[in-house]
Amino acid sequence: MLRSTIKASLRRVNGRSFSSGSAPHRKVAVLGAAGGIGQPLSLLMKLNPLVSQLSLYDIAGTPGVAADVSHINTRSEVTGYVGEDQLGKALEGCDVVIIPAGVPRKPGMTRDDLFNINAGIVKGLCTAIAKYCPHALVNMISNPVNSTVPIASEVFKKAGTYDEKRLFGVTTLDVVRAKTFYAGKANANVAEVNVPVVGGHAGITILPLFSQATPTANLPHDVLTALTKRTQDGGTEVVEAKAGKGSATLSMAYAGALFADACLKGLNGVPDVVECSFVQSSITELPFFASKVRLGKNGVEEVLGLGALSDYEKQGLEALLPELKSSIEKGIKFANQS
Ligand SMILES: NC(=O)c1ccc[n+]([C@@H]2O[C@H](COP(=O)([O-])OP(=O)(O)OC[C@H]3O[C@@H](n4cnc5c(N)ncnc54)[C@H](O)[C@@H]3O)[C@@H](O)[C@H]2O)c1
Ligand SMILES: O=C(O)C[C@H](O)C(=O)O
Repeated sequence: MLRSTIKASLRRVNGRSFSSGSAPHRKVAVLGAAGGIGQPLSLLMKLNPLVSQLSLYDIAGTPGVAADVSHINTRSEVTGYVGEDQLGKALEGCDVVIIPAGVPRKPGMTRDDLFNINAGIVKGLCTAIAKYCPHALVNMISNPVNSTVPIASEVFKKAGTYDEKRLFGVTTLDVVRAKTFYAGKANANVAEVNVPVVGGHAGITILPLFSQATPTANLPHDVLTALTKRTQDGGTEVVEAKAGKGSATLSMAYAGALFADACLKGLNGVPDVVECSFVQSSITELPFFASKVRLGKNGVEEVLGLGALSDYEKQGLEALLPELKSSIEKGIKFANQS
């Protein structure tokens, strides 16, 4: 009933004022759509003209979010799905699946403290993705990303659907933060700033490469170390400011929407779409690593190298490898034991 009402009102809206142009049909699902990230992310995906069908799934609360978002007069048809019984329908035919499902940190916690709850959630959702939309590009937001991406890869391998080009850990928020903080210190127009961020997505595994930042600013070493530390601690800064009410949601929704948009552009054949992401990689000895990635019609087209690093960044790279290795191994072990 709700679904048909939403569809009918969208047909009216679309028929009157919105043309989808020649963009191909693209179905995008948000899993965890009623959450702190999920709601604003659903809004931002509804604003994206590359999306034709928007599927909002959660274990509770999605009918309300879907009804609300669906009244916006943009291209996509919105459907809300609630509970495991409806997960298959939510996923069928998806081109991109974005996963912000799971618990967030409270002050004093590390991202790894979320593992015990979120690992099981991600495993269950990825099992369903393997069954209902094995070719979708998966954008993993749920923490700890350094472990949830390896969990997803193992689930897909077991199901026989793993394609390393289609699995992404979303590290875009680290890039968004690095750009914002750098622009402030470099007195640069933030819209023109670029900063690659490599490694992983937790503490010292987040390695911003300010030596490659543009426009160049020749910032002194103490400023660069402070910028690095602030980027690495950006998530904790928000967790502490929210004082028990969760972690970054609005900036994460923005970052998640940027990354999903890049995936859609790549799928649609737009050339030279490059974003940083935590993907299967051979640029270090670790099986997964975040770096610049070229996106294309099949997902990852090319994992780009690290480029020239400063001595400080080389030290940062050496320091992060053991922690990142152990988080990756923890995810792989969990997926294969449980
Ligand atoms: N990658 C990043 O940069 C980044 C940034 C911010 C937050 N996060 C992570 O994103 C996750 C979500 O954060 P949040 O603030 O939105 O949390 P939240 O608690 O506000 O929302 C999470 C949502 O997930 C839903 N959920 C739980 N189990 C589910 C399941 N099995 N299937 C579908 N939905 C399920 C909940 O019902 C809830 O609506 C956390 O793990 C957080 O650490 C990652
Ligand atoms: O810090 C967190 O727990 C959430 C997220 O990973 C972030 O970087 O904001």
